[in-house]
Amino acid sequence: MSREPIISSDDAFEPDEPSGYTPLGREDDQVLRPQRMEDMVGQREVYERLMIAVDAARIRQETLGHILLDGPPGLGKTTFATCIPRALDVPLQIASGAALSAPKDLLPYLTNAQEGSVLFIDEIHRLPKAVEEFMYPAMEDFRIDITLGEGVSARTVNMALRPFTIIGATTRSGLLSAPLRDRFQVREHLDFYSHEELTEITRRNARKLRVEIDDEAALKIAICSRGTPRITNNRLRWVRDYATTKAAGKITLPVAEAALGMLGVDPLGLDPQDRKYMETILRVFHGGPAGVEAIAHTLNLAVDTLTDEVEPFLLRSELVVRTPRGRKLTAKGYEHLGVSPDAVINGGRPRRGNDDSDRPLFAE
Ligand SMILES: Nc1ncnc2c1ncn2[C@@H]1O[C@H](COP(=O)(O)OP(=O)(O)OP(=O)(O)O)[C@@H](O)[C@H]1O
Ligand SMILES: [Mg+2]
Repeated sequence: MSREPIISSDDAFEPDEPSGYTPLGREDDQVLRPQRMEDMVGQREVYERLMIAVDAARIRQETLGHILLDGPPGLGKTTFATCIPRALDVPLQIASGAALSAPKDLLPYLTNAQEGSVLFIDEIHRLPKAVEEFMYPAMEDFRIDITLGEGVSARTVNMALRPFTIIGATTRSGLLSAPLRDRFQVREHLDFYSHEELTEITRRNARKLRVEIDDEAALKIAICSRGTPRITNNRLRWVRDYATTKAAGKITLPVAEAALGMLGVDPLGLDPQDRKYMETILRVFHGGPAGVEAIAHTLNLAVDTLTDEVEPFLLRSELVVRTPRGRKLTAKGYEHLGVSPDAVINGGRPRRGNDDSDRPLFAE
C-alpha cells in the first residue's frame, strides 16, 4: 500500500521551540489546532471509540470504515478529520459538500484516492441528491458507474476504486438521507465541552501563544466560551491583545474580565447576538412560542445561522426550548434577562394596573 501523507507530521507545532517567534493573526488558527489525536482535549468517549477503530485498522493493515462526525460548529469535527489520517499515516484529501454540485466534481477525488487514504467531505449535508447517489456504490463496494456518451449511444462503465475512507462532517445530521447515513460504519456526535476541558484548552493555547495566564483567568475565558473550543481560541486571542496593550502582556482575572466585558460577553458567556435573540423572543413574541423563520427575519439573520450557530448552545443551556409551536424562553431564560415571566403580557408591557408599570423590561 502506498501511504504518503499529504500533510506531513513534521509541520506539527512544537510549543517549546526556542525561536521567540510569536505567530500572529490567522496563522494562529493552524498553530492552535491540535495536530495529533493525543493533543485533543475532551470528547473522551468519542476519542476512545475513534482510537479503537484507528488502531484496529492500523494493526490489521485494513482500510478504516467510513466515519460521520456531527455537531455544532467549532467543536472539533475538522480537527478530528485531520488528526485521524495522521494517526494512520495515510494521505488526506479535503472536499466540501457545497462545492460538489455534480458527480463529475467528485470523480477526481475518488479516482485519486490511494489505498487506505482518507477523503474528508465537510458540510456533507449539502451534497446534491445526484452526487449522494453516485457515492453509494463508491462507499459500499469501492466502485462507481460512469455514463459515457448521450442518448442511444450512452453506455455505463463500471470502474473499480482503491479502498479508501470517507470522513463526513455536518452540523445538520438530520438533513442526511437515511441511505447515506447508514453507509457510515462509525457515527459520532460531538457535544459541547465542559468548563474544565475549555480551561485546559485555554492553558495549552496560552502556552502556544507564549502568553502568561492565571488559573482564574483561564477558567473565566472557559466559562465565557459557549462550550466551544473555537470560541475559546477567539476569546483568548482577544484577551491576549488586550493584555498586550493594557496590562504588560500578562492575563490576570481582572484583565480577562475587562477584555471580555468590552466584547459584551455576559457571565454565562453569551455574546450580544445571543442576548438579542432571547430579547427578540421576549419583546416581539412575548416570550414565545415563536417560529424560527419569524425570529430570523426580525433579527435580519439567515435561518441556518440561527439554527446552527446561535440556538444549539442556548438550547443546551436550557435558556430556550424548542416546542412544536416554536421557540420559547424558559424560566432560566427570563431570569437571565432579568425579567419576570408574569411581566410579559400586553405586547411585552408589564401587566396593567401593576404598580411597577413604568419599570423597563430590561435592566439598563
Ligand atoms: N478537542 C479539542 N481540543 C483542543 N482544541 C480543539 C478541539 N476541538 C477543536 N479545537 C479547536 O477549535 C478550533 C475549531 O475546531 P474545528 O475547526 O475542528 O471545528 P468544526 O467542528 O470543524 O467546526 P465547523 O462546523 O465550523 O467546521 C480548532 O482550530 C481547534 O483549535
Ligand atoms: Mg470544520
